[in-house]
Amino acid sequence: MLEAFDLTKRYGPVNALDGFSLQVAAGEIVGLVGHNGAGKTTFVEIVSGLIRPDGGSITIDGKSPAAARGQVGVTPQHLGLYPSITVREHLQLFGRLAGLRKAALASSIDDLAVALRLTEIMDRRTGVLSGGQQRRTQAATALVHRPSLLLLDEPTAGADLETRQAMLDIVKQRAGEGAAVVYTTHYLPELTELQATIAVVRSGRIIARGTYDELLDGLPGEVRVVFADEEDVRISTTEPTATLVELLSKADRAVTAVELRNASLDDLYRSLAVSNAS
Ligand SMILES: Nc1ncnc2c1ncn2[C@@H]1O[C@H](COP(=O)(O)OP(=O)(O)OP(=O)(O)O)[C@@H](O)[C@H]1O
Repeated sequence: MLEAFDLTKRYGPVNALDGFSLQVAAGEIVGLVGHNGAGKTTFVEIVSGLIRPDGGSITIDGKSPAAARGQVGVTPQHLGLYPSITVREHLQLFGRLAGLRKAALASSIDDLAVALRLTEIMDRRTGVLSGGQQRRTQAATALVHRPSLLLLDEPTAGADLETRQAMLDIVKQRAGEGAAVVYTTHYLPELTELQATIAVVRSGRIIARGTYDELLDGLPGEVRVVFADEEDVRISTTEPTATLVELLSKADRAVTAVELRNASLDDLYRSLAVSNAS
């Protein structure tokens, strides 16, 4: 569905993309993760046709991003709503721009109002909405024309639990109906819930791709034990529970706190940084 090969994009001295390749099939959710400045948004902007790459190739269903614009739904990282028009007017505008007929548009708006909990705020101007309500409205504008490719750039940034869950549910539903999804986030549990494959971006290219288990299995987590005399012991281990049990059985002083941490995204970045340097 989405095929990007060897994309490059420079901003002066910065290589925002440097040999970035990614393929996403229909019905697949790919989670793009990486540190700030890794190149995720630049990739999303290229796919959505907002900027052009300096090199490489990209097609959506065999077409250029400009030609495929009507098939793509985008939630940009920074909210881009018109403050003086209502939620309903936004959805009507985006739906009509994508060529939806009256009846199809009305039924799509009704569905989204329920799925994204917009019913109560449908006729309010977006300028007066809370951050989470604006996020849900923004997502609805990306979904209203039932795009076959969804580009969601940190769609849950700053969102509360209800907004986050509504967003995850509808992304899963659309992927289940066959949409290809690119989902950028700094929050790994969302990708586990979405059953996404994870693509790790570093310095403008994908350096690893796989399921959560494939990427994190075997990476060490951490055990932390704080003793009554305030000594704070931290051990990096692939077997946190067994290590904790052993530490406690050998402890010769009172323990005031214990903490178990499984491998996280940061551990993954660190391990990839080491393996890429060597
Ligand atoms: N319009 C621009 N002009 C100059 N530099 C830019 C521009 N857009 C992006 N960059 C630079 O390109 C690099 C990649 O930025 P990008 O926004 O794609 O990263 P990101 O992975 O999305 O980061 P974040 O997680 O912070 O959103 C960064 O060094 C950024 O400063």
